[in-house]
Amino acid sequence: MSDSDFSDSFASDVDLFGFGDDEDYESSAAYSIGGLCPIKLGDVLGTPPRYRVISKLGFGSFSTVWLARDRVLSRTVALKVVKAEQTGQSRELGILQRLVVPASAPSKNPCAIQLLDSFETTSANGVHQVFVTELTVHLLDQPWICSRFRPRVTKDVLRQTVEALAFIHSRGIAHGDLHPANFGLAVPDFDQFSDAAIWEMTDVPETWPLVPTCDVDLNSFPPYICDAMDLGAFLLQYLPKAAAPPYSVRILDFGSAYLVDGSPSPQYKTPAYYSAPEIAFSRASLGKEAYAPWDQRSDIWSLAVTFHNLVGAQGIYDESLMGVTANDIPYFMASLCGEMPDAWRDYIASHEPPSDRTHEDADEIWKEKEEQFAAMGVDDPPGLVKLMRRMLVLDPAKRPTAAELLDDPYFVGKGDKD
Ligand SMILES: Nc1ncnc2c1ncn2[C@@H]1O[C@H](COP(=O)(O)OP(=O)(O)OP(=O)(O)O)[C@@H](O)[C@H]1O
Repeated sequence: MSDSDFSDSFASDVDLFGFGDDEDYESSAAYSIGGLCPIKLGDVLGTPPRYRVISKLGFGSFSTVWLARDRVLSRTVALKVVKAEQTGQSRELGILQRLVVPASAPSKNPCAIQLLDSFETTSANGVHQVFVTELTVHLLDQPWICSRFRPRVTKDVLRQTVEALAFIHSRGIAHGDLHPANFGLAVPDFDQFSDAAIWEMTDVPETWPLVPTCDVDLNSFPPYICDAMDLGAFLLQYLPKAAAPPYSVRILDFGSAYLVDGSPSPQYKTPAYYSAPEIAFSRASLGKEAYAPWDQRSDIWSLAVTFHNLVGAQGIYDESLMGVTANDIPYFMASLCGEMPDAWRDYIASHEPPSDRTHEDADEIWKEKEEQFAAMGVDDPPGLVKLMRRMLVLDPAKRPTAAELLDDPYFVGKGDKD
């Protein structure tokens, strides 16, 4: 069956279920052929049965993710269970395998989320790939999980994000979806909590009953959809040292990544805001489905934009503007970089300027950012501005590599020690 056959066969009518849908949960319509694996709390996955599902951690476009106990090694893990239509389609497994750092390796922070095991499980909806990984928590709050966990983002954390990128690049991987939610922290010492203790310490999860209104395969959906636990709040309350230095940063979500020495780059999925100019300009000028090749250099741009959010400053392009569209992004990129490539001039000239600042105002814009960083208590604002300007260069060939960035004065100069 082809991809499109699968998507066509997804139930799209939420009226299939009596109580409709709620945007805080995965779509109930995704529980159909080719879609999500019906899982309920207490299920034990694996052959032989090994991973007991304790709580839900979240969901994404392609998966549901669960907190589970590995009954063989008595440890707590995350299970990412992907839609059946994705099994065998995605490069994620091969990429995660390439990023495994053996426990015996000389004590090095692995930097990328660690794959502990993988297997396939079969449901009425098809065969689902399951990734067993270490548990991580988002570096920044995710509004939809209402986490109150927010570690202090310091120079050390920013350096670790660069180390992480240098690590995955050194393994021949381009990430293609770098933004704050795809950086996390390893969660130390979670194994100390038994299943019973976790259930006791978390609120009873809210559930949303799935009651079919017509004849559907009763095995294709779980009896309820449940709320994700607020892992951040849990850690703050019961494992506060997870929110305190030293941190161990991880890059997450390799669903868009590819091997640069292999096939051509896949379609770029990153939102326009974090996209590198080589993609943003193609999309703005040719349409949002336009294909533009991208590689590790595009990750460098996205990481610089991510820095801006990680240190707590919103809106790298212009905070005062509401309703900025993807078509405005090249204009803002030019003003941040202080450059106007010839190839961009006609496009920019044919659009209403979204701001009265132009590429000639770059120094002034960065001066204001430096002041903003200083007011927010960010470490070494002039150093951070210099570093970001090195990374935010329109021509990808002129951007430094992640390995070169590790020698940037911002990281080698005197900084905070946590
Ligand atoms: N290892 C983990 N530890 C804790 N929570 C996790 C872990 N992996 C994923 N999650 C939670 O599950 C959510 C969905 O995961 P992820 O983003 O990897 O899914 P996805 O299907 O690839 O989605 P998308 O591509 O839309 O981001 C995350 O936002 C996070 O809240």
